Amino acid sequence: MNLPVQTQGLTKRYGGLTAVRDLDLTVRAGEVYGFLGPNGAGKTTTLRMLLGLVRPTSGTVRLLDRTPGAGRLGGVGALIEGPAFYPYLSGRDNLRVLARYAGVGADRVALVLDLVDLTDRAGDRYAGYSLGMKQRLGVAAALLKDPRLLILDEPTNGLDPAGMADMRTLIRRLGAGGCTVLVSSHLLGEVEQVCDRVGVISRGRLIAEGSVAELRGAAGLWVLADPLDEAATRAGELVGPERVRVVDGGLELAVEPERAAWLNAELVGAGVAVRELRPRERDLEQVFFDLIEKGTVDVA
Ligand SMILES: Nc1ncnc2c1ncn2[C@@H]1O[C@H](COP(=O)(O)OP(=O)(O)OP(=O)(O)O)[C@@H](O)[C@H]1O
Repeated sequence: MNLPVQTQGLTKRYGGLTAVRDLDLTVRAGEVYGFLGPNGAGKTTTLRMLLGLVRPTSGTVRLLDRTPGAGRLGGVGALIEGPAFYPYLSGRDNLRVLARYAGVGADRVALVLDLVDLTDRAGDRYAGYSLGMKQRLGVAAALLKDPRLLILDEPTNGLDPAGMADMRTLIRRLGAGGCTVLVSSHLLGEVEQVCDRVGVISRGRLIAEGSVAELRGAAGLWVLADPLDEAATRAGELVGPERVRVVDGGLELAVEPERAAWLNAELVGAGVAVRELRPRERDLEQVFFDLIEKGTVDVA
């Protein structure tokens, strides 16, 4: 079984609003998959359909090779809404209660507390936990049944930078441990550091999917030179006009950064004054923004 999550044509309509439209999503075994999109894009609705909490209007879901439904989520752990814990019980006792309900041995409690780095504070009352600790306890609860697939909906929402970093570390650790993780976020910077692949959803549609490097697209060179039109013409002759774009008063060249010294020498030799020439990495936030605004990614 190589695809722990597989949807086909998954669609959810609420009256006249299509929250999720014709979504084909695949998550591969052992990967950390980032499900990315702005608020209201349809992430939570999708995750709820995966878990059988919301009935799709049309389309199909396969989760660990089964159709989700009541009592059919063995092997899956999820943190969708903020988990409900007893405020006056300790983190450990909260997990003990859940473990008993789930028919899980008490030994798992210590293990999952350790996994989420809460052992030191496990005896403290839940009410006194920081938001980050509460989220990590939520992940611990989702891990109680030793799932093969973990689904986390915006686990870093509302966390401070330290809390976000802790959550990233945790997700990375879980992924490295062989668990398949599907994690949603509206922050590209959050998922790019932990995810093997990313799917971008906008207005209910999956508009891009791939590794972060694929989404970012090819690297290139950025050149500031005078006169600019002369520089553009000469650069076009050197590398091909289709690889040259005039943007914001400079040139974007879709060529390998290793050609910088050669290009510089050629441009200067042609009488062009080169003020700046540096490798250009596409700004991921800009890629994300372009994707969401235009529904396309312009890969150089
Ligand atoms: N039960 C519901 N009834 C009607 N509309 C809903 C319902 N649940 C979600 N929606 C709408 O569906 C769209 C997608 O919402 P969803 O919560 O899935 O997005 P999201 O990407 O998870 O965003 P957020 O990060 O803000 O939760 C939104 O326009 C939302 O208002």
